[in-house]
Amino acid sequence: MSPESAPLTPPHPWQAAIVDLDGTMVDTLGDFELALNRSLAELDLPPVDRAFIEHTVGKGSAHLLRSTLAHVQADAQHYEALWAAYQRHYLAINGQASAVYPGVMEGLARLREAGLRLACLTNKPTAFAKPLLQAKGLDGFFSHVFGGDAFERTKPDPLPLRKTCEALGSTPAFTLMVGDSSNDARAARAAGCPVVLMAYGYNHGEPPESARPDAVLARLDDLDLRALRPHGG
Ligand SMILES: O=C(O)COP(=O)(O)O
Ligand SMILES: [Mg+2]
Repeated sequence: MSPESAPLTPPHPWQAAIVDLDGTMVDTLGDFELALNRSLAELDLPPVDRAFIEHTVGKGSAHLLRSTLAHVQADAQHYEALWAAYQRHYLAINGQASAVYPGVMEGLARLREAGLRLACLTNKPTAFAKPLLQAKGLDGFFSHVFGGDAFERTKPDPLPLRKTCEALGSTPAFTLMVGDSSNDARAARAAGCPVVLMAYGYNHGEPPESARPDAVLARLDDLDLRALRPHGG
């Protein structure tokens, strides 16, 4: 273990980390593909491919479903029926076609060892996020789990980050956002949180560097808090 990768121990200025779910902790494209295409089939609509899903995911289920209807050139009036089918199918397969990215467990364990409080903040519905974290053995790391329905607005709006900091009892400048997309980076910037993005996630076809995060990481256990400056520090 190099000195930089030795665990960081208090005292240090970091208070908490807010961690995104899809594309950051878990590769969920397989789950999205199964649930979405089973729902489309039920409505006699054509399937979508993984490339479309990868490009579109990250702005919550309503955005995904509305974009899907437009993509398959179906009438927007199918939305309610598609949402009902999607919830049923997603909950039935949740976690079965998805995998935790390498380094995530180790990275979360190191953040906890460093004394940070952790929350998961995703644009996925809370009812999908909680059982997924549980199925993947990730739930024990987090004192709070907030989905896209938890607050009045979703990322990239800063409100969910501000509210999550309130729940964690942390100051945004000393709370690190860990995400994979420009939604996470924009929300973090506006809330005053430093932000790192994972290189492997779903960023609407753009390289994560284009969202100008404080760092881009190949694996979560590559995170070196010593190399990052809290915004107030
Ligand atoms: O859009 C979604 O459903 C999930 O997005 P997130 O976990 O990356 O916030
Ligand atoms: Mg994400």
